[in-house]
Amino acid sequence: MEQKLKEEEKKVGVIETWLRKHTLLFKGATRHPFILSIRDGSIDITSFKSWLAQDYLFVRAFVPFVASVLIKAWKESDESGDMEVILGGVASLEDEISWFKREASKWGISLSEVVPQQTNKKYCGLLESLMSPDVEYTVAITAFWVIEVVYQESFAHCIGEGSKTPQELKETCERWGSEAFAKYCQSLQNIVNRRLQKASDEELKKAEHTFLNVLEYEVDFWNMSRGNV
Ligand SMILES: Cc1ncc(CN)c(N)n1
Repeated sequence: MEQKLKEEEKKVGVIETWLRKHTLLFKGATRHPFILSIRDGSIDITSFKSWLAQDYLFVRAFVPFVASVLIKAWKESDESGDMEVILGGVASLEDEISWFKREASKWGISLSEVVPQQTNKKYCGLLESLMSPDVEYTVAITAFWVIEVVYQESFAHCIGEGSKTPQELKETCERWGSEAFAKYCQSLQNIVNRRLQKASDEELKKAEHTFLNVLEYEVDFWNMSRGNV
């Protein structure tokens, strides 16, 4: 039976299997009330501003994490193309940080005065723990992919058919909901699926645990932005 399941996983890809197994949690992270309120236009702008300020701090912590994944790819990857995909991610983060600064000034937020909330600190702590050289490339790239795909799936929903997203939030949604960002997430997903296919049972277990951990932290991050810490 166990063997049969493994064969099935090989055909559809491990990620597809996880997404089927953990649909509820994945939906919780990508169809959170915060996102649904952007899509239906009922968003409380205080929540949006809180998210923006906290996410700026998160992204600053995300940069060294992505750099650590790049180092792991250089040391451990079986495919040289992985480095280019990750390097593209590092490069786009410079633009993302500039965007946060512009957007914050538009909303009258002084980023230098933003204090990280406990939930944000915990999530940044998870990123830091994943930067350890003891964490395998396969596990780290899995975390990287799921962190990106949650935003891609969430914000794409806000610009999808029938959305009533307020005009002033559309640029935010386009940043992560665009076709280009979806393609980049797909490249990451291809790397993850390839790595998981070759992974040991222990590595697979660790990667699945990290996948679930990230989803839980993403739900907490949305909750925090709505003031439900
Ligand atoms: C909390 C969070 N998760 C994901 C992303 C997308 N890089 C983000 N900016 N912030």
